[in-house]
Amino acid sequence: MPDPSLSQTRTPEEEPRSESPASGPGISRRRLLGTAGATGLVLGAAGGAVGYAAAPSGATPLTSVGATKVPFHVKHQPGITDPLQSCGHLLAFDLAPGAGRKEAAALLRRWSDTARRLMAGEFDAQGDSDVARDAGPSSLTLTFGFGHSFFARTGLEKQRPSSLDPLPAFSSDRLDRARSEGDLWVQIGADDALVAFHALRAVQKDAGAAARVRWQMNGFNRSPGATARPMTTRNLMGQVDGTRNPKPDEPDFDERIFVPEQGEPAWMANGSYVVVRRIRMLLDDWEKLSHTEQEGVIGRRKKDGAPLSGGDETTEMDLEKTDARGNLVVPINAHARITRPDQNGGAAMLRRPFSYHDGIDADGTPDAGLLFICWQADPLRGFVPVQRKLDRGDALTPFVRHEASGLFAVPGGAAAGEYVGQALLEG
Ligand SMILES: C=CC1=C(C)c2cc3[nH]c(cc4nc(cc5[nH]c(cc1n2)c(C)c5CCC(=O)O)C(CCC(=O)O)=C4C)c(C)c3C=C
Ligand SMILES: [Fe+2]
Repeated sequence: MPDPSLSQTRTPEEEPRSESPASGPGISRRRLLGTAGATGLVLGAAGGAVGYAAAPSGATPLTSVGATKVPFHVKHQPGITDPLQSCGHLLAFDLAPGAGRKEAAALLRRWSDTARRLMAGEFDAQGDSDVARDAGPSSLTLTFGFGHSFFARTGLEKQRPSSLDPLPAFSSDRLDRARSEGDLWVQIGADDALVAFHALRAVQKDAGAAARVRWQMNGFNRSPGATARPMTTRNLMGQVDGTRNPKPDEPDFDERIFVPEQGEPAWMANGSYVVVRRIRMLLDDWEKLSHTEQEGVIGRRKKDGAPLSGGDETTEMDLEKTDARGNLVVPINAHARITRPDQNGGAAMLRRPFSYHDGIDADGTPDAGLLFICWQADPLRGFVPVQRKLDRGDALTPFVRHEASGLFAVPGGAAAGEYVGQALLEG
């Protein structure tokens, strides 16, 4: 039976008509996709070789999202100060038994070459899986780091920075050791899920017999273009999250986030330390709070991220402001109050998280939250003092649970012709 919807007139907001032989003139692609099941049957019955989801023959050029490229050979590795991408994969690898420094060096060389190629949008026409073939690089970034255990496995203990010493235990930790730490860490980010997956497979294949995946976590952020204007992203609690991140144009940004050029150890010049925490959000409990209660937990308005003391998202928070009863407008234990650098001896970090959702547990609770990723020149002057403070009384703590943790040394960017970590592995 013919699909009755095909005879309807097109609305003005529909895409230009497709010239595809499958659809015939006058039938838009959106119309075809919107009536997918029935149309597919009709086309199939008519003996057409093309399925209902076939693309129109008039190729659509790459959008600015697809065409955006991030350079690989830069001073600081990509994926640290670049804008948040909509898809992320985090992987930790352990070196295989018997693999040491030589195998690790060869692996980092392979990974760096893959990262350079894929970030530039280059594909190996022969050996490629074609998963990302039609897409541009879509802001793909790959970032590589070394965990504490890497150095003993490769006989490089003397090169291990003290900043990689294990993080202290915190009271909200419920850590799954199997999903924590690791010899090597890879962060993949892209604004297209297929591009990100393609890079993930390449990284996994490059590992070959040298290293095995220890854990993998997948995350997401808002898609570029989803909001009417560029905005700070929201997390799964619905809060505007990222407002008060240090900005690259601030005079102390580099000092806070990166190991200096002349810093120690020398192989970490221009590098950074990343703390990765899988933080589950107890959403059923959180969503029982009223909007006003939720705002008190953070100290900022949900609607626009403005401080409860007034103004808009970027207005400085007035920590002293009181209401008619003399109560602080921004509660004393509000998360955005107690995490501030000026409340923590200057401790600062660059937060660059992904949200995650890994299904629903048997008891009906969502396995969802934040892949909290923060960057700093030294975790003892960034994450650690702030997390200690959160432990002592953060209004957000009852609604979150830290389920996995990792700390990795992320060297500076590779110069042209070199690979990430070369100064460590060949130094
Ligand atoms: C130890 C560091 C931090 C953890 C862990 C953490 C978890 C966490 N945070 C939110 C939501 C928000 N955080 C906000 C601000 C903020 N958070 C931290 C640190 C940690 N957060 C810092 C350093 C700051 C900035 C403080 C400042 O300089 O003012 C905000 C407010 C908006 C913003 O500035 O980004 C929100 C919202 C969640 C949901 C969470 C764990 C799941
Ligand atoms: Fe926070």
